[in-house]
Amino acid sequence: LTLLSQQFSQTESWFHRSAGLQSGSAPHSQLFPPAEGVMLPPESFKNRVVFITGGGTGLGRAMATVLSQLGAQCVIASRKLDVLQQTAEDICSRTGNKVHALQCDVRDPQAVSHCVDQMTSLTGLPDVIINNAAGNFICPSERLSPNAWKSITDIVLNGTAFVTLELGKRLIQDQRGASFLAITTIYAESGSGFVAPSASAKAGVEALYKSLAAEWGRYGHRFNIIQPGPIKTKGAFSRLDPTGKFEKGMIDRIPTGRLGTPAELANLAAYLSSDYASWISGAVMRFDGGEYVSMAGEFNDLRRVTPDQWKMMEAMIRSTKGS
Ligand SMILES: CCCCCCCCC/C=C\C=C\C(=O)SCCNC(=O)CCNC(=O)[C@H](O)C(C)(C)COP(=O)(O)OP(=O)(O)OC[C@H]1O[C@@H](n2cnc3c(N)ncnc32)[C@H](O)[C@@H]1OP(=O)(O)O
Ligand SMILES: NC(=O)C1=CN([C@@H]2O[C@H](COP(=O)(O)OP(=O)(O)OC[C@H]3O[C@@H](n4cnc5c(N)ncnc54)[C@H](OP(=O)(O)O)[C@@H]3O)[C@@H](O)[C@H]2O)C=CC1
Repeated sequence: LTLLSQQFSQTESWFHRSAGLQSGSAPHSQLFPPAEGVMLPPESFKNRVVFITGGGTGLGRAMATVLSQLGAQCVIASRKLDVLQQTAEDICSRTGNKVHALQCDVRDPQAVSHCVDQMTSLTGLPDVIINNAAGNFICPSERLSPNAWKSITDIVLNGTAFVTLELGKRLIQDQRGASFLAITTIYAESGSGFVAPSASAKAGVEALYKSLAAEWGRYGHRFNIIQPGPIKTKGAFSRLDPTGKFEKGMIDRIPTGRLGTPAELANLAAYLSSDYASWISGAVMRFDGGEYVSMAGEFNDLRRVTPDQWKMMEAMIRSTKGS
């Protein structure tokens, strides 16, 4: 076994060196280059208002950028007003479209209601709502205090519910349709050790969105979910891979050999929020380069077996004939 594992790691590092790759992607990732341009036609979101929680950083910022490039007037909301304002300025100077920054702690239903009041006077109610704000950290579950549990589930599940209900009720009152999108994660489906509060809360978000897709279609509301796999953002990686040691193992199990990019996620979010997707509701879109199925299949580690090793094993298996 030791010999085999030495062989595997030598082969692996040879592949990396010969492909002249930066650490962080596998040679075959060259077959899956990320397209960074904006996918939808220009002005797909002209005269549309988009509300994005957690829009000041990471994936929220990427989605705000692409939607603004497509003509939307964006409202980004989270706790840190200075971060939001800087992002709003950066995006607006790039796209020429207005981006508004509103302070809002989604855990507080009154703050959410106040934020929606402010948005209503600035832009009117939104056509697109993206629930992206989240909190997470890795921690053995036996070390979690009640407040640690609450800090994550309040942001992810209650925050999404408060934003969705507040906006949904007002849109229904005004007889206006809208697209709601929630950003969850692949382990919302499987559960995951060491992030139990996040897994539980994201699963709750998915149940909420599927429920409302069924219930509020009659009001012109669509509800969809994107489950991203790993995409390098400061917010996620500083809390989930604080030493930087887990990244390589993660890439090794992703069939496309690389992490996702914020721009790829933003294009998918824009599509699902657009009129091109008006028949898509209640959908759960896994967006992970194949990582989920790769982790689930019993025999998938056999990818590491070399042709010579297969020859040997095949001979062993064939030799059992008649036994
Ligand atoms: C295999 C490696 C993989 C690496 C990459 C994987 C990529 C795939 C990722 C998949 C899913 C990702 C999901 C995400 O959501 S990523 C986004 C992450 N972004 C954020 O978390 C941003 C916002 N986060 C925060 O503001 C804080 O981190 C927060 C702790 C979630 C909330 O802040 P705040 O309200 O200020 O909370 P407190 O600091 O007061 O803490 C509350 C409570 O929690 C306890 N606590 C805090 N940190 C820890 C910790 N690391 N371990 C244990 N407990 C912690 C804290 O002590 C408080 O409890 P108590 O009052 O009892 O002491
Ligand atoms: N990056 C990844 O690999 C993956 C990310 N995801 C999901 O993508 C989304 C974005 O994550 P990512 O961009 O990586 O991480 P970030 O940490 O950059 O984004 C989280 C955002 O949530 C906001 N936020 C946190 N708490 C609150 C609160 N109480 N009220 C309002 N806003 C809040 C933060 O802003 P502020 O601090 O100003 O409040 C921040 O902008 C999350 O839903 C995450 O679960 C899912 C799978 C993989």
